[in-house]
Amino acid sequence: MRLSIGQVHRNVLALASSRSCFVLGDRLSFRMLSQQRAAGFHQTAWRGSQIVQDRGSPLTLASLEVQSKVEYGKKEKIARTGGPKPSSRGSSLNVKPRVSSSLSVKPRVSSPNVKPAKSALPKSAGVKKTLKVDEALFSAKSFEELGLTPLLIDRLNKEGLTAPTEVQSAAIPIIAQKHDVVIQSYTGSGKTLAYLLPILSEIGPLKRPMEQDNSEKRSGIEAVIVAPSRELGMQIVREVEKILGPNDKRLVQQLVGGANRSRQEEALKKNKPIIVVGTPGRISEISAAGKLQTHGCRFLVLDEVDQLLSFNYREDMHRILEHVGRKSGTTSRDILGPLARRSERQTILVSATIPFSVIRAARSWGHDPVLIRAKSVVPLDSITVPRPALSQADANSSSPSNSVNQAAVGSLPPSLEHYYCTAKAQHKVDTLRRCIHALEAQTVIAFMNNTKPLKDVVFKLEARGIEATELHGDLGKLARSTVLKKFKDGEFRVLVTNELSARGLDVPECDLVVNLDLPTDSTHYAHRAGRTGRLGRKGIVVTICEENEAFVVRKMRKQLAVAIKPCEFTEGELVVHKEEDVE
Ligand SMILES: Nc1ncnc2c1ncn2[C@@H]1O[C@H](COP(=O)(O)OP(=O)(O)OP(=O)(O)O)[C@@H](O)[C@H]1O
Repeated sequence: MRLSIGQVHRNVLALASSRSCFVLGDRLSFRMLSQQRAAGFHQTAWRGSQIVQDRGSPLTLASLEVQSKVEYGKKEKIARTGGPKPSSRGSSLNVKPRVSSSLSVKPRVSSPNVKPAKSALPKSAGVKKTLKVDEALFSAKSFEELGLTPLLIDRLNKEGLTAPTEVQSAAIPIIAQKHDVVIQSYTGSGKTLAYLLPILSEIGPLKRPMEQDNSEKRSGIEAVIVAPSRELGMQIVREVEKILGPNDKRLVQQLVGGANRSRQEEALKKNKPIIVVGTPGRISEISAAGKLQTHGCRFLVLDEVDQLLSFNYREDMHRILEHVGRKSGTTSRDILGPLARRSERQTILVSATIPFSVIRAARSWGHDPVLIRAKSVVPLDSITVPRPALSQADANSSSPSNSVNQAAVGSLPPSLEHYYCTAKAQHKVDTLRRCIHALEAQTVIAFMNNTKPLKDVVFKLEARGIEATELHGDLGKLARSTVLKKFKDGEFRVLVTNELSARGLDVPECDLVVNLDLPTDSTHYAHRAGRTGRLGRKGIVVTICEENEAFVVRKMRKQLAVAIKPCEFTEGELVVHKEEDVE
């Protein structure tokens, strides 16, 4: 049954906001639920202005030169026709938490220690200036209102995308104003299109007429998008191809590791792409070989920036940051008008988790960089960022691990539910099986820390009648994409994987994430957990740990400021415990 958002609202709203919605799970189709959830997610975008800690003299978006762009998009109002495309694969989680009989516990037990997340900003990052955000920015109901071109909007509509998410509403006008930006918004909130759409408004066949007039003056690569893994890189390529459409998809070229390098170089020569998307190693390799000219590049995007700036990628990222867009590639200010105030690349840094180190880096590379979150826009200069720890005394407040943990606050979608249960190492797979059955999960991603044990878990699940497959970096390129495709197509119920799949991977149908090994820290927890509950959908995260590890989960719970409730799976049901009974 297909219902319009309006119908769903009238018929389901009351149910969906209550627990009874879950009990009715088998009667309400997943499509209805996901539409309603997604509609709710979109609607929150239109709630009006946000004031970020009103402590000083107000700044408005106009002072960030955004106003003109908002007005550009205001010309005609077009009613929203729907939310995101519903999941093609039906699934519904059967969450009927039973309360352990010895305790008088309400189904939704929230720990007294756990406070709801207030802000995605690191806790100690004080905001000195107030930034009053223009109401119009967040009341955009359609892509038209954000000033995207009719050609681009047409392509979006063809792909079933009719309304921007919150973070897209915030980011598109600001990027169009040529600000360097850091985009921080929770997993699955649509950050990819938040940066792709303003870029495609300025380069390629869907760009603004004003940009079309000057197109002969530019040639070569105009945007470089860097992602930490091959899978994420390919996912972004497919997103760009989808928007460009079949006739122009050659204008984006993947430069990911593991693929044939000489073929990539040939494609660069033959297809003359305007956008390249790749992993740091491969991009810098081809660039060092003189086969990738990016000096005139206008956009540099670092997707999952906190990972890209980690030690592992240091040298490759250094080369990319030094070479991409370091010569004037833009048309002169006189021709493009006031918007064309830059002569160097525009840098866009993106992640659900932004530690202080990224804010520091953005300040040193950027021109008046701005932090964009779903409901606020803050000049980076106004954020107090602690200096890196120089002494033991400093370390308590600004150690790297502290910064990493603070980065994870607010990185999780509010639609997620989190649980943990304890099991001996040898019983974890059996607990996983019981968990899948109790929740009636259809599309499950199970995370482990190492590669070796993945196969064993797959084998044990298969032996218990659950179709499972493994995904890790040791598999060949072809095997990796085949596994992922089959999992997305529903051929396997469980994907057993390691950290490789923790970031960026978008499997909208995923309704359950299970940690079979504890994630390293709360940032890793957040990215793993974010593989479910995408775009306002419902999702459950279960951490199965050993008894003596439970304190780590409770610590992460505090750092993330989300309720991770103790539970067990018995007699085919999820039984939620009250915290005091397990401590
Ligand atoms: N405006 C929109 N309408 C409908 N669907 C959308 C819209 N924007 C994005 N999506 C879809 O939402 C899903 C999540 O988007 P995306 O992968 O960009 O999230 P993200 O914020 O980058 O997540 P992560 O932090 O995990 O990388 C994708 O399937 C994407 O196609």
